[in-house]
Amino acid sequence: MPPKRKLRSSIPPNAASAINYTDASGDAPNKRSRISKPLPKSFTITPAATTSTKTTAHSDSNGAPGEAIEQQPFDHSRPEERAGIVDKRYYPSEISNERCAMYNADEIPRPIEVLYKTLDETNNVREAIRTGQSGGSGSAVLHWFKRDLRVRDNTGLSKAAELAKEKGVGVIGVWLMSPQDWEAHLVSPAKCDFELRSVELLRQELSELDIPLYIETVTERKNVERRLVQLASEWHVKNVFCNLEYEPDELRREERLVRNMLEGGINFSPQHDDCAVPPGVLKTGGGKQYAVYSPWFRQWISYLHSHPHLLDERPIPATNPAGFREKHRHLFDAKVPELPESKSLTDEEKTTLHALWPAGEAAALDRLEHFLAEKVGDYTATRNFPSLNSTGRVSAHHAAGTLAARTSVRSARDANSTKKLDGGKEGVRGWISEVAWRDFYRHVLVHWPYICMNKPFKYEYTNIEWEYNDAHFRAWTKGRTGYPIVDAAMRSLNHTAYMHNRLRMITASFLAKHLLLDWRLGEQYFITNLIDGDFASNNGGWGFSSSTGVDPQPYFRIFNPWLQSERFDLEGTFIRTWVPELKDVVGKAIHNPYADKVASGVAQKNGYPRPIVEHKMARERCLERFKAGIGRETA
Ligand SMILES: Cc1cc2nc3c(=O)[nH]c(=O)nc-3n(C[C@H](O)[C@H](O)[C@H](O)COP(=O)(O)OP(=O)(O)OC[C@H]3O[C@@H](n4cnc5c(N)ncnc54)[C@H](O)[C@@H]3O)c2cc1C
Repeated sequence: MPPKRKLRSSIPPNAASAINYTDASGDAPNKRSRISKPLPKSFTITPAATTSTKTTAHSDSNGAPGEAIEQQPFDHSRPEERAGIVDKRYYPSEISNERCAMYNADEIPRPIEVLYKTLDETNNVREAIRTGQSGGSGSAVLHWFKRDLRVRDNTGLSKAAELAKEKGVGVIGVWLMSPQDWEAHLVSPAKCDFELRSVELLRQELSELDIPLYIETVTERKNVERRLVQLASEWHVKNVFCNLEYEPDELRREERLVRNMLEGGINFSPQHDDCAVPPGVLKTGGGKQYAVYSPWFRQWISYLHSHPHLLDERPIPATNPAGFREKHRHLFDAKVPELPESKSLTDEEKTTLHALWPAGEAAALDRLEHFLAEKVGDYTATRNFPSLNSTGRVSAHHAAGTLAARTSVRSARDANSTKKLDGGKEGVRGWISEVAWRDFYRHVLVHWPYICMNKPFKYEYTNIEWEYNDAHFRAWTKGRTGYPIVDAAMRSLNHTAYMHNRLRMITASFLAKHLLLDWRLGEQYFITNLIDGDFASNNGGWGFSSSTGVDPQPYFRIFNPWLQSERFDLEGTFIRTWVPELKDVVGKAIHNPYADKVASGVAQKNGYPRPIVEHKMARERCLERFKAGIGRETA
């Protein structure tokens, strides 16, 4: 059982300022298409595949640092583990409800709190290194690129460049590829390829500033941090910067890096950069983290209006000092690796993806500029219609960090007639509020880290009895459910590595409520296939659609796929694009062809499947299971 002792969890007072917490100007914080390789294994449940209780000696993914935690999966987690929801090569079993409650009661320190504490405790000695009082200036300042593959508006890189200038040294960029990390995080081949293309463009951009981007493959994920420390020591670097990622494993890694770098006399400075407003800043009147979007969003707007510098563009690094390139010539020779075998794409897939998703920050800024100039005005009116291509299509850039959320929010604000985040053009306001959802889900992840440990935000919904019907899941993944809008959406994902937001909601709701499949299977399939796969936003979207997440759709609101289809694909244009079996169906019958005599003839002749579940039965089954599951005691 998890330890019962109380652990201190309060955020130390100076930690915020130590890592650029509230003030950007200050000094001072997991889971293909073709395109897709579908989830590999059949999850047929066999009695032999029972889950055993396991003792995890590593702290990643579940426990407080250094603790050995006996993860004891309760009865209801067994079918899901057999279904492959927890990848036991990298993660322990689903966290227990009891430990979730301990997080909520502040009895277990959140990973970010542990990081803040370490930063606070080491502040003086790191500051002495930063100022050069201990150990000199070092040969260069290092910036570790992760999900921030850009030169412009990059907090960590900008700070590294500022410090380097102060000390009269150069900046070195590092990017370490870990195929195992991609495996553990189920990163889609499309996204891996997008990142590699972006890294090459980043390397070229940096090189124009005489800044090298050192690139290396570190096969095992656990060796990444060790290699980073080694490189910093080898290069006689005294200051290392990076931008924070907010998943628990990544926050814990950064915390270890602060300590481990310090042992070698190196100051490691992780920065808030990925959100417009850093996580943890916005609180309810009672001092709590918001779990509802609307009041959170009002505060988010007002906070940014009162702290406008948070949206200021971070300065681009100056060119490295004369002679730096000659002295460090070998660092400029690094080559971007090929896609690892497990993430390979065919030439045809590459051609499709490269045309749809140009990589790198210049492409991101072009896309943003075009959207704000041509489309944002009609965004609110058109954003829900998948066939219109009326949204920003910048999510792949936000996910890879080729575009900062801050850049998007600031650019939209500046395109607004009021030059504010509210008021003015409706489309601009609407778009800003969508980018804000991204921030919201990150704030949620940081405060409720157990959502990254295979647990729904509403952990009291853990005991809903899901179906693990392999045939249904496969039909859903292949776009063969007999519900045209669902099938069109899934086929579009499988071909383009992207899905329109309305369709994400429809397909997710269909999986969790009509098929009553464990929503985490859908969450995994999305992340394994999306070019914009992002844990916080994906988990948030799945939590919303399955009614198990933060600020969710109430469980008794069950999308009717036919009505959604009639409403948002009125003429059936989107369906006809992706479901050629139905392209000759005339009129409204496209939405539910087997309910129409003529249309059913066309559908049958062309091999389009009949609905795999009956709508009314599925609805009633869903309501019953949710009611029963919510009331059930944890085993
Ligand atoms: C089940 C489900 C899974 C999802 N998985 C992901 C994911 O893995 N990665 C991802 O980036 N988004 C995800 N989303 C959110 C959303 O669908 C996409 O961000 C959006 O479709 C991207 O297209 P766009 O860039 O044209 O968006 P726009 O409409 O132009 O929005 C601008 C930006 O705001 C952000 N955004 C918009 N809507 C949301 C939202 N609901 N939640 C969080 N951020 C949002 C994105 O960064 C997006 O690029 C998911 C939504 C659902 C319902």
